[in-house]
Amino acid sequence: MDKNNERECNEDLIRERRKCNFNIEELTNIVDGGKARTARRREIQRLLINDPEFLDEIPQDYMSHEDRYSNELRKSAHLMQKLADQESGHDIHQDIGALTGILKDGNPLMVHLSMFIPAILGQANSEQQEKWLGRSLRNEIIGTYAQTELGHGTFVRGLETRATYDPTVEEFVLHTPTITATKWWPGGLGKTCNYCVVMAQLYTQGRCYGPHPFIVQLRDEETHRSLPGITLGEIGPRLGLNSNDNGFLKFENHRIPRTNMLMKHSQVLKDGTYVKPLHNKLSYGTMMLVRVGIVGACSRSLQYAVTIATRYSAVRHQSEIVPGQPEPQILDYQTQQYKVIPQIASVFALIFSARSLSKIQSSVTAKLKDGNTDLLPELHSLSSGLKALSSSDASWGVEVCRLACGGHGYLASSNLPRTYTGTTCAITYEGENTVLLLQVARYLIKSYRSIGKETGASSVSYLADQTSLASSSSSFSNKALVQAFKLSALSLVAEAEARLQKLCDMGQEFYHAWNYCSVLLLKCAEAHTRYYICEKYEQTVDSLKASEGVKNVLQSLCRLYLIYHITLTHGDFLKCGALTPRNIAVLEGEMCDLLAVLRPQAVSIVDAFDIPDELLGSTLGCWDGNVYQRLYDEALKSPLNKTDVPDAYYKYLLPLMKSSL
Ligand SMILES: CC/C=C\C/C=C\C/C=C\CCCC(=O)SCCNC(=O)CCNC(=O)[C@H](O)C(C)(C)COP(=O)(O)OP(=O)(O)OC[C@H]1O[C@@H](n2cnc3c(N)ncnc32)[C@H](O)[C@@H]1OP(=O)(O)O
Ligand SMILES: Cc1cc2nc3c(=O)[nH]c(=O)nc-3n(C[C@H](O)[C@H](O)[C@H](O)COP(=O)(O)OP(=O)(O)OC[C@H]3O[C@@H](n4cnc5c(N)ncnc54)[C@H](O)[C@@H]3O)c2cc1C
Repeated sequence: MDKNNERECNEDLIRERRKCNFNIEELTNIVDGGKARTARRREIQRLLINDPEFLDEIPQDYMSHEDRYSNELRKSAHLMQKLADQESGHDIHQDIGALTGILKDGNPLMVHLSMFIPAILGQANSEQQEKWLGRSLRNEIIGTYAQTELGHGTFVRGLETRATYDPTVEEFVLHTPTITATKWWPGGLGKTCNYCVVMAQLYTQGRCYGPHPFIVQLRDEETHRSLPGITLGEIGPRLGLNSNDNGFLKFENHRIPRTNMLMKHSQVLKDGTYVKPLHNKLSYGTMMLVRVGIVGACSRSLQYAVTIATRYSAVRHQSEIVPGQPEPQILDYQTQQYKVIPQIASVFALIFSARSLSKIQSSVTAKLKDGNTDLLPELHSLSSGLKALSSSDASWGVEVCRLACGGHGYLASSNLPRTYTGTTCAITYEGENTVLLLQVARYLIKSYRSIGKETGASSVSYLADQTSLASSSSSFSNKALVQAFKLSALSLVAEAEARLQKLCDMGQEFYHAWNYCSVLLLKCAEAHTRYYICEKYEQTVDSLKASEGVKNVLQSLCRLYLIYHITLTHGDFLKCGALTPRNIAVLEGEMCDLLAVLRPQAVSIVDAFDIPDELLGSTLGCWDGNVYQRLYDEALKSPLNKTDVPDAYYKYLLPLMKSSL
């Protein structure tokens, strides 16, 4: 699509684009993280879009379960080959975001890239990396991360798969003792992988040392047949991601060499002596790494959905605002703006907090290299909280975008259903959100109770700021609104801590008191993480060196985000005195003004996300807005339309219709 050729474009979209009052390319650079990154992303995307190998012969929705897998594996393999091509010079691990949309519904090699290779990098010592890293980077071996079992996903300490050390032959014996110990879910495990990292309970010298990572060959490297002592398969259709082969795995006293235990952090010596790690949760490092990546991935899903919903809302006309007048664009309805525009604001909130989290992760990783684990709890808390809020915000945001597109949003060809199923899974995987938020709450209560002790953890330093509990600001600057979020979080933590303490004082064990307060604790964790996101949003926009137009747009979006979230949880702000009922009413009014201010820029802002039509894959969201023809053309691809009268008519309907004669 030639974006300069207005003749091919829907007239409403032409008019919307003419209203743009900021530099779109500049905003695109901010979304990408700089000009160079924009150029690189575009280059990769061009490389993919222009390659006919990535086209599907028929839409995936009409393929069988087997064909979907096979077709996606074909494209995934081609993608890996293409990006490994020395001439292109692209490092897939750096540019994973640029690939969004090229593979449609669960890439069978995704966990190889996002967890198996990172597990080797983060958990294997240098000799082990020498042995497996190069081979996995060159895709000579394909792996997954097999942790979850039928009986346990959340409670990692409850895993049942055993790795028992036998010092006589220097081997571990891997065994699945019960049906509930069967590994269940790992992406690519069913049919694709020939290796995996298995999390199993380590037994040596008669003692269990808890879950540890082991690298295990699953299939013969020549024949791809599963090895003796190993049972493998695929777990069947899911809500989404159905071109992946999520799998199951059982071990029958399967032996692996001692050196297959990933030994960067803890070791088992030849005689079976266990050497413990610097911090006993270092073996959970792969999960933490992926949680950080999920925040960015969620922002990309939301960019897709909101691009579709915004462009469609500009093209779609329905009903009337002024009786008797032509039907308006649905984007002119305030209720429609309230659906779509806060989701645009949310994209930037997620982008900026993902960047801030990545920076913290890099500095914690650097410290870990020097043996310093002090900031690991802070990173665990932040990555858990942001993974949870980004996945739930993005899932809800995508669903709102689908609803905003009415009936057509329910069609597969809108690409909203698949965007939704591909996003909501992140609420569950890599740590179910409620569980992760309770980890954040645990950290908050602990930090609150250790006020006065220097921990170096900056995200919770505000908990010591008791004076702010009393101060209610009457100012409405963005900074003042962020302060209100802080007050609300602090007050919830103080309330939860007091409630916990009261129950304990009444004689309850701490863990029962914890469970009894957990709805409130969840709110604390959400409020704390929301405060973090709001603070990063405000600081990033405030310090941004940008043209006036771009800065204005981002300031309005930031303000909308702050007010939107205050109105969603206004009870918490009222309860702690951070805002009065009158303040809330004023802010609600201002939110509507902001929707009106941002409305004329909405199409241009989503244009700045710069998602090529070929990757957006949506009849409703294309650049040119030619929605109705595309919907019609896609419908014609239905196999039912190959004949006027389907066979099923003769088999079932005709006998029914004639049976009463
Ligand atoms: C680039 C990638 C981009 C996108 C990715 C896209 C696609 C990827 C596709 C699919 C991926 C899906 C893969 C998976 O789902 S893999 C399986 C993931 N499973 C989980 O996440 C399980 C969740 N459960 C846990 O993590 C843990 O069980 C737990 C809930 C954290 C509890 O652990 P437990 O050992 O029982 O600990 P506690 O007793 O609760 O706490 C003790 C103590 O330890 C602290 N802690 C816990 N975890 C960590 C950690 N990781 N780091 C540092 N500290 C940790 C905890 O806070 C507590 O501290 P105290 O000081 O309070 O004692
Ligand atoms: C698409 C997809 C891909 C996946 N890929 C992989 C993979 O590659 N590798 C892998 O190992 N796993 C994978 N998983 C598994 C995933 O990590 C687990 O499903 C996830 O960790 C949740 O665990 P669970 O299924 O046991 O849920 P459960 O823990 O049984 O959760 C069920 C309910 O119990 C609640 N609950 C559980 N514990 C607590 C608690 N302590 N406090 C309060 N409430 C609690 C939860 O909040 C939830 O409401 C994948 C899952 C999905 C959906």
